[in-house]
Amino acid sequence: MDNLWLYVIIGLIILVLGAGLVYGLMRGGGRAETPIDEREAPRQAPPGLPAEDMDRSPGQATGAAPAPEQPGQPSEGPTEIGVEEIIPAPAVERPESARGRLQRLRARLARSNSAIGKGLLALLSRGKLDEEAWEEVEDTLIASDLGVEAATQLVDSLRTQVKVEGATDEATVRDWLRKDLLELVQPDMDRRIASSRVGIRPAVILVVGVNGTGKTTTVGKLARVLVAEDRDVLLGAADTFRAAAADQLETWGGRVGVPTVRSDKEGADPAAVAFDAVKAGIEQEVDVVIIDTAGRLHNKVGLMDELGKIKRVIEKQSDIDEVLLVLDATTGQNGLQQAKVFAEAVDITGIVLTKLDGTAKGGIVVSVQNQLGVPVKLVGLGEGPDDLAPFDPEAFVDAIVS
Ligand SMILES: Nc1nc2c(ncn2[C@@H]2O[C@H](COP(=O)(O)OP(=O)(O)OP(=O)(O)O)[C@@H](O)[C@H]2O)c(=O)[nH]1
Repeated sequence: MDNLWLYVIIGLIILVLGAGLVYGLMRGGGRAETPIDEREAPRQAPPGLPAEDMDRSPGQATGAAPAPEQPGQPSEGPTEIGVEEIIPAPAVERPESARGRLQRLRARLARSNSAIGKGLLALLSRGKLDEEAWEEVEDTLIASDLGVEAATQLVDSLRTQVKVEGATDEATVRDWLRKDLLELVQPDMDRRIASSRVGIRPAVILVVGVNGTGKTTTVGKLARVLVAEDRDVLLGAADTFRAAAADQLETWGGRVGVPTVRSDKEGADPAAVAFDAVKAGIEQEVDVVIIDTAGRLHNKVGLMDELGKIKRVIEKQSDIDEVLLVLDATTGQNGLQQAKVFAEAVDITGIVLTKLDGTAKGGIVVSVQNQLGVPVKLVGLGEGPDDLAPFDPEAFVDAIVS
């Protein structure tokens, strides 16, 4: 009997719950915004970084740059269907114009050149210059990586002027020094970077150099320089040796809306990536393709082979218009030796001297140009994204002597 009552009570409870459920469904019928919102969400997915990114407009970035917060988004939550899920394209930065960058970075340059600048001026304007003093002047110049030949040339010229004019006041000496240094830096060299379309194809820039000199960073910074000059740029991550290099490059490009062609396979054939990048550049009608390479090769033969192959494979589709050698200014004469090996493997058309902010040996500009016979076209003066400047001989010399 007890069991019978129990069954009756359970039955009644089920009946009451069922009725409540039916009533609730009838009241809520036809108003299902929240579930629709949830279904809409996948269609509003953020722009990702897949290969089809290559077709995107310049306003959309490839890279890993994080999506910024939505401006003006009401904090109290969604009011319309789908609004909450719309994720804006990552903000594209407007890089600083290349013009006048060296002026902005002048203080860093002056620091790096204090050995030649302040040291030398102090020596020269100390009045009577005897043989010992001139030797000291020459030593100061050599210590600044100017190179023995250039240092001797400069000292000879200054000695002659002091002898002829007989004056050694600071302003006069400063003028002489400025003039002689400028001559050594060879202001007439063509320092333009090939970055305009050649007929129906983009300009192709290959960036080479020993690992750690700042190649990847330089490619990223150069992309910014060119974007600031309204060039349509595409990057090729042919440094397949270091897995993070392609990510690093993609992030640099993404910040300024520049796409990166890369391989997802670590250790992929760099020549194949370079080929794909140039192909994409031609198809997308960009102005310039910049290709980053690895420099981690242990011997000259290996280096020649790899760079030679990259060059040959690119040339199946396009000439290479610019080969930039990235050189770390802090490595001084050692770096120069390495640079010569690269110059034998490929025809270098320009030098990028990085980390000039971290050395007191600015004279390397002169010696690298003299020894490789190609101009320094860009200088790196810090780790900031816009700390790469077109090399301007006048501004460089002014920073030394003033
Ligand atoms: N202070 C200073 N640091 C720089 C400059 N250029 C590059 N660097 C730094 O140098 C380091 C190496 O730069 P990367 O671009 O990774 O060098 P990499 O040659 O591509 O190296 P691998 O990919 O290993 O071949 C980074 O920490 C950069 O921020 C510069 O002009 N000044």
